[in-house]
Amino acid sequence: MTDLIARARADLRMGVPVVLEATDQSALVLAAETLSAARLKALQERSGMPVLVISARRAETLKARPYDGDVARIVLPQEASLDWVQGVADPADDLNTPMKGPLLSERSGSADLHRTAITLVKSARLLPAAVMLVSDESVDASLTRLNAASLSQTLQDQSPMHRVVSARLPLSVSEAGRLHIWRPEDGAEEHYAVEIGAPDRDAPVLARLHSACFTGDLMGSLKCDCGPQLRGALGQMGAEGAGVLLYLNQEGRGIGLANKMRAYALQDQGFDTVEANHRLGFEDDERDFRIGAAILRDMGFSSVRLLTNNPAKIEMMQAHGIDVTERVPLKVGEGEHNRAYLATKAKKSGHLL
Ligand SMILES: Nc1nc2c(ncn2[C@@H]2O[C@H](COP(=O)(O)OP(=O)(O)OP(=O)(O)O)[C@@H](O)[C@H]2O)c(=O)[nH]1
Ligand SMILES: [Zn+2]
Repeated sequence: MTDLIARARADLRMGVPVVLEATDQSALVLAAETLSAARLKALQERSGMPVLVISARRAETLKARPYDGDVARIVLPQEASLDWVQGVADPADDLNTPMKGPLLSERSGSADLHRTAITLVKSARLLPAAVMLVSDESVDASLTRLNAASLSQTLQDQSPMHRVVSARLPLSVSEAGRLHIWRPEDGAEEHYAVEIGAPDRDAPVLARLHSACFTGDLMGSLKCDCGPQLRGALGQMGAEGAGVLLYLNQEGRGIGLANKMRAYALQDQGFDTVEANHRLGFEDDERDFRIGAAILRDMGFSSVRLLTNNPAKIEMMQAHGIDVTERVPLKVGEGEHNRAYLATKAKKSGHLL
């Protein structure tokens, strides 16, 4: 199954349909973001009623009824154009074209296949929207086909990961640095750990779970506090002579860099960091913190002094078997451009000031 998931993600990112198979029917799935006019036309020429599946978050913005809990199946109007599909999927032009509807939501039948499709499209780091056609006809044998039930289970389970390599990495904060790399079996992003010194495995280790932020960590963006937090955490580990910094490739709180930039564009239209995620159809935070806990356990750590201002990280560590003996605050890098962002995180996401 994992090799098929990796292939399906690549197909969806290339605009190629994949097939989800259930016992008595199957569904053609195309990611809305990479759909082409030709593929849409070909789908409309088949028999059956195609739908555009979006998340309930996106449906809320569009005032469409989500009859299916966390997703909504929007009936594709006859002759719907590619612009129509992309206008529903992508909030970039919501303010210029506020009236997308009325959107009609399907309410009969099961949305299980649709829900699985949205999870798959999200895991490909695309906008959470897919054009789908459920039918009992057979489809093109050359497409990637996945059993929907096992796909749904595999996407929920945490993929096993393996440490592939470790090497010495002298750093400006400490010459006693090592970098370790983990690779998940499902072909998703690799994750890294920087180990400083030789931390005692039987005592709480000074630890940071840092989520990738290309803009803040590398470019010196002033819109967030990630760069100063990264350097502050490493600095403290260097000063204490021991620590472990996990660098988790969960860019944009797990939505990927392209979607994070879509969120930034919405922030320029006046929405805050949480509202922007919701308008795109994502939850505020799409990260999987089980990954961090698994890496710490694999390194032999069971308790941490966690450098964070995010109480959810503490809860998630405790829930996944890592004892947090102390929260070490990490308040650095506040400035004019990120003040509102940090205030929103404190107000809406419970961050500690
Ligand atoms: N979606 C989205 N992600 C953002 C935005 N600004 C920053 N990020 C991402 O948010 C993540 C920040 O992660 P962390 O530094 O671990 O932050 P945190 O959950 O606030 O917790 P602590 O820093 O530990 O207090 C990174 O993946 C950034 O890329 C934004 O406006 N929208
Ligand atoms: Zn950042």
